[in-house]
Amino acid sequence: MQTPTPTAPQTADRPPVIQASHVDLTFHTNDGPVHALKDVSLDIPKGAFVSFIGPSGCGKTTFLRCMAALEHPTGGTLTVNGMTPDDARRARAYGYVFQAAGLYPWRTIGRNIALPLEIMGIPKAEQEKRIQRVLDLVELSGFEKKFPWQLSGGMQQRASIARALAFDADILLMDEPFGALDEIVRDRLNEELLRLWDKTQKTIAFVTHSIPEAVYLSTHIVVMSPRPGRITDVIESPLPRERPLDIRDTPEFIEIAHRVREGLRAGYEE
Ligand SMILES: Nc1ncnc2c1ncn2[C@@H]1O[C@H](COP(=O)(O)OP(=O)(O)OP(=O)(O)O)[C@@H](O)[C@H]1O
Repeated sequence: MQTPTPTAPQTADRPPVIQASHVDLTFHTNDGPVHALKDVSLDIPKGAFVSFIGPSGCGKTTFLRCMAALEHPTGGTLTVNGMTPDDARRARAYGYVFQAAGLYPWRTIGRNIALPLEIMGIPKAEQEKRIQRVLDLVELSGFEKKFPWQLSGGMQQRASIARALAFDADILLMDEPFGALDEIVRDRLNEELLRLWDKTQKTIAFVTHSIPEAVYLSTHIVVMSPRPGRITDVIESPLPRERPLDIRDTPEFIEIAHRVREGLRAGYEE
C-alpha cells in the first residue's frame, strides 16, 4: 500500500492478512480465454476496510472469490492469514456476504444464521448465544423467529451479514452487498457497517460500484481498470475513523472521490 498521510487510520504498520503478489487469472471458456485479472499485487493490513471499485467486468468479484478459494489464480501467489486460500477456507478464516442476501425462505432468520454453525457441529446452546450476539450487532434483535419474506431488503441483507459474522472470522469478504438497495437504506447500512467494523475490528474487503460508498467506508480504496483487471491506484484515506454521513460534503471527501474518478478514467485511457 502507499505511504499513509499523517492523519490516515493506523493500519499501515499492522501485518497484512491478505497478500496478493502478481496474481493472474484466465478463465478458459468455449469462446476462448478470458483474461480476468492481470498482475494484481496488494497487501491488505489487519483491521483495514478495503474497497474495490472499477468498471463492470473488471474482475472485482473474481479477485474476492480468489481470496475465498472459490476461484484459483492461474499465476502469482495469494495468501489469507498466511495460508493458501484453500487452507484459510478450511480454517474458516473469513465470512462471505453475497450481492443477494441468499437466505433460505423456509428457515427463520435465526435458523438461517445457525446453518453454518450446525454444519460446524457447534453445540445448540452456543449457537443460540452466537445468534443473539450477531443479531444485536446488526440491530436485528427480536427478528430471530421471522422468515426472510417478512423482512425488508435492507433487513435481509443485515441478516446475511449476521450469518457471515456468526462463526466469528477475522475477515469479512463482501461482494456489493448493498447494490440492490435504495439510497436511503444504503446510507443507513453504510453507517451501521462502519460501526460494526469499528466494534469488531475485522478486516473487510468490499466490492462496490459506488464512488461515495467506497470513499465513505474505506481506509483504502483500490481502483481497478477494465478487463484484464489491474490495479490502477490504491488510495489510503485520510478521513478519520469516526465518519458521520455529512462527511461526504467536506472538501477532503470530495477530493478523494475526485481521485477515485481520475483513477477510473485513467484505467479506460490506458
Ligand atoms: N466462471 C467464469 N467463467 C468465465 N468467465 C468468467 C467467470 N467468472 C467471471 N468471468 C469473466 O471474468 C471477468 C471479470 O468478472 P467479474 O465478475 O469478476 O467482474 P466484476 O468487476 O465483479 O463485474 P461486476 O461489477 O459487473 O460485478 C468478466 O469478463 C466475466 O465475464
